[in-house]
Amino acid sequence: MAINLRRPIHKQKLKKLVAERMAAHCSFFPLPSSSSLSPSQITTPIIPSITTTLNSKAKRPFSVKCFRPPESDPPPAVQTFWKWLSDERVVSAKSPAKPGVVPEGLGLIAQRDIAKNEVVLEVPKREKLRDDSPWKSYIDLLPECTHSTIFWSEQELSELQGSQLLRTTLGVKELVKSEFQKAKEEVLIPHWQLFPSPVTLDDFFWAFGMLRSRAFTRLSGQSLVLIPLADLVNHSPSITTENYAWEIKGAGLFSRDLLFSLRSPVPVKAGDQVLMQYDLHKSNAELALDYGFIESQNERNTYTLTLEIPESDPFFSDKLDIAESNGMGETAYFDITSGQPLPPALLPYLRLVALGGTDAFLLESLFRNSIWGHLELPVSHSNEEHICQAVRNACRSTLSGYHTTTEEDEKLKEKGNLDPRLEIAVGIRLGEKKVLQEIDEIFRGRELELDGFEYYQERRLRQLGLVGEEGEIIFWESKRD
Ligand SMILES: C[S@@+](CC[C@H](N)C(=O)[O-])C[C@H]1O[C@@H](n2cnc3c(N)ncnc32)[C@H](O)[C@@H]1O
Repeated sequence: MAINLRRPIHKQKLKKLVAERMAAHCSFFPLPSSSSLSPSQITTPIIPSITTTLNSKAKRPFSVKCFRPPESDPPPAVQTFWKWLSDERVVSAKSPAKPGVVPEGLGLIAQRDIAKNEVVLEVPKREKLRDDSPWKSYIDLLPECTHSTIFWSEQELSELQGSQLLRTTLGVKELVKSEFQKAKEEVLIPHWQLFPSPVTLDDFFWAFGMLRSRAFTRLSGQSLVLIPLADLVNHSPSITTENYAWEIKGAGLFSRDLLFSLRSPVPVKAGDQVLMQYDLHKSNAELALDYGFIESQNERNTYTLTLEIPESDPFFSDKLDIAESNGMGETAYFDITSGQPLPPALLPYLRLVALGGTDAFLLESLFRNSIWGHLELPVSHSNEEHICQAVRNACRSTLSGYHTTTEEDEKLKEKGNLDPRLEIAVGIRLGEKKVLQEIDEIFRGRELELDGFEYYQERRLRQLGLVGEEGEIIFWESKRD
């Protein structure tokens, strides 16, 4: 059995990942895992609206780069945006929070003390962009990029050499490129008169990056919505409440209008920033890809093991049938998190993939209803040894693909003062290597226990009462006098 942890992520998985990323902003409304929106389904209503204004990007009066330097007065673009929000009656002078420059770029600053659960802002919900609507003030305020790995240069990406995040990033970039090609053929070229100046691949990447880092999803029937002002709220690792702090609600008893309402999950002092938890369940790789930052918490470090039943396996169709009857398929993905137990289906799936030789009788249809139960426990010494070796070889070979050692990364981290993207790369490298070392350690432990496990044959004999106290096989009952 060969496990190749470095192979590119499966296209279907990648498509799903991109769709989910596109739809799963700050995961304020995370999609159910069964959701399978395709990127084109999601982008269609949004991209054309944005691309019409994209062309003004080059002329942004307030050149924001990725992060704005702190300034005492809000920059003119922020003031224009605030005035626009007031003119549009989105906010009033009494609004408890106002946009301002913060270390994360722009953020929401409390104008007075805010109590826990107090509404911070309410934005009228707009069904569609009005043609005459001055959205330019909003577009002007958006950063030119984030530190998401999709915006990294080749040199910056080389710091991720050997990592799973590098492969995912390259896969996502390929998919965005092909979506752009489709948008060009199906929208941009046939409707060229709607686009006063050319929309480039860079513009498309920018729009993709903005959506994935700031669009809200699953707002009463809408798949993806950008909500100006609300999308200025930054993430805090120390807020760990899982309660959603936002909702769509009616504007009042006698009003048919809807409001997007954001509550502060914690009390905030006047002058401090209003922050929230984007998603407790995202891994560091997902945070880096979606938003361009990572956290130091160990639980954010994950590695996805991809296992596959090879088509060349002589028992391919039986194994596939068994996998499918248990909710899995030819390929299975297991997210392994640092410090957490292995996902429960990992060992049975590994044993299934490795099943062969004298254990192959378990694949017979007679066992079809009970096979998964058998796979949840060690099947045979050789099967268990095989999976331990395969996983350990895969871990070791993957670990050798990084261009730095754990010690070198630790040193860099300790030294501090790193460029933000290098800091992300070092954190990701370290996190992935840590998980791989932990997986290797778990299977090393299992290898040492191989002689102590009870395997299928012994279990069966025991269940049939054919094993004595000392573990000896009883061939016949001794005659009692
Ligand atoms: C929803 S927007 C928040 C507003 C954003 N700061 C701005 O200037 O427009 C999400 C983006 O803010 C930045 N951000 C939010 N929380 C952050 C944090 N804790 N650390 C670093 N960057 C953060 C990231 O660039 C992220 O992609």
